[in-house]
Amino acid sequence: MTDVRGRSIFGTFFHAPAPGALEVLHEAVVSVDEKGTISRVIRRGEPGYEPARASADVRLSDGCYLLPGFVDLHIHAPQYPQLGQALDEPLEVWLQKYTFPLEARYANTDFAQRSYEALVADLLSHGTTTALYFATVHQEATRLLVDICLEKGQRALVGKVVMDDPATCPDYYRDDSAQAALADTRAFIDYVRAHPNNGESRVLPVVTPRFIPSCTDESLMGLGKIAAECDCHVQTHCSESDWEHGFVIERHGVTDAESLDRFGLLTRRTVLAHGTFITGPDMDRIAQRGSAVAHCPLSNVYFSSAVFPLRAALARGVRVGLGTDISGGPSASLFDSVRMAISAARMLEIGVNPDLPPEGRGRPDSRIDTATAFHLATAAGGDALDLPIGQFTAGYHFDAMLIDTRVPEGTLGTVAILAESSPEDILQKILYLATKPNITKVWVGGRGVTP
Ligand SMILES: Nc1nc2[nH]cnc2c(=O)[nH]1
Repeated sequence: MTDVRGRSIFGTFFHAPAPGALEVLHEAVVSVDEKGTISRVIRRGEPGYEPARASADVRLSDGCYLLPGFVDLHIHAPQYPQLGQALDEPLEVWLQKYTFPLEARYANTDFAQRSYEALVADLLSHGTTTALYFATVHQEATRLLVDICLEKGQRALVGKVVMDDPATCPDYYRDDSAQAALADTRAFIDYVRAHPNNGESRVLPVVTPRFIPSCTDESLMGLGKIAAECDCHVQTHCSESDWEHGFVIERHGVTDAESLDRFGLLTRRTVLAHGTFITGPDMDRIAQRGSAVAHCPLSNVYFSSAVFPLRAALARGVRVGLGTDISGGPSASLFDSVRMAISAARMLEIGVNPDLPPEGRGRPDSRIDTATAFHLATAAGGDALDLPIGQFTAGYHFDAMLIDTRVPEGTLGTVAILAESSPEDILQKILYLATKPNITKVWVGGRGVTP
């Protein structure tokens, strides 16, 4: 079952096409066409079910379930070597002390090759079938990341990072000038679109101003124009921390969201990382433009000093998905982001200071349920990127992971289902307990991408 293109699969599938709405496709048949797109989903009792079940090419074993592949909406590929370290400093110190020196090493393409190969393999084995990557300022290394995603079969959106402001970026790691950054961005877009192995557009280019503090107005303006001319995705950081949010207000007199909008950088294809401090009017503006927020609940613990008001953003119509924010978030697994998204929202609601009375301790109506967190990591990520991914629906790519809940006892990945459990309970157990050994197969566009 390495390649399921042109085949049909009988088994139980979980997906969450809308927030809070888990759908269990119990003993259903999903057919995949020759291009790796889902052509038909037949539920029990629907017309044609019996013959489809009887003739299915693949049957899942007991204890095995299919989930949509995860969509990581915010990840810094070059920071993988420092995953799980250097988290004791505030954002502005962490960037200068650890992160810029590490990213500067990607001038060396041998280092980039080793690091990016290990990262993409690790993400795929954790069930991440699509990733929206920040790379580095370097043209060559960023092209290598594209080559590696295509070679390994991961769906990816990749950006050459722009950081050209000499006032905030170190001499050893920044674009030579705004003009050079813009020319490099155009050259990179051309490279991705003309790549001989990218006929299916599995990898897309992304216009990537790192964040307003690292860019000159000239580069921001130019990138807005490129995004419009080339009809590209855009990614950047937005109102992540007190320092960053305040920096932009001081420099431009308005919030990140408003400033990005003025530069033409808030589009239907824009993903704003973090957004922890976005205001109500920012949320309305972001929703109106159709842009999305990549909620990074793990990283926000270390660098935001506040919890992103997820429920408020969803209620105002903002599209939100989940990001690991490697290495601000110390895990390559979106399972950990799902768990932290639930915990963070619960803590926002209940509050955290035991000296305060319970009724004044938190922010009401902030918690999310498991199904919503699952939705954020799958269908909502696809929606944020405007790509047909993240659900088992006809017309969507078959990007999926197989969860085997019965991996041998004694390994870390035991999702012990010891008592009678409903399918909904089983999904909860998978979301809370699954680790890498439980993810026994991963597909992108119907092609197996793990050994
Ligand atoms: N978390 C995070 N925030 C940023 N803001 C600008 N650059 C970064 C980065 O690399 N990580």
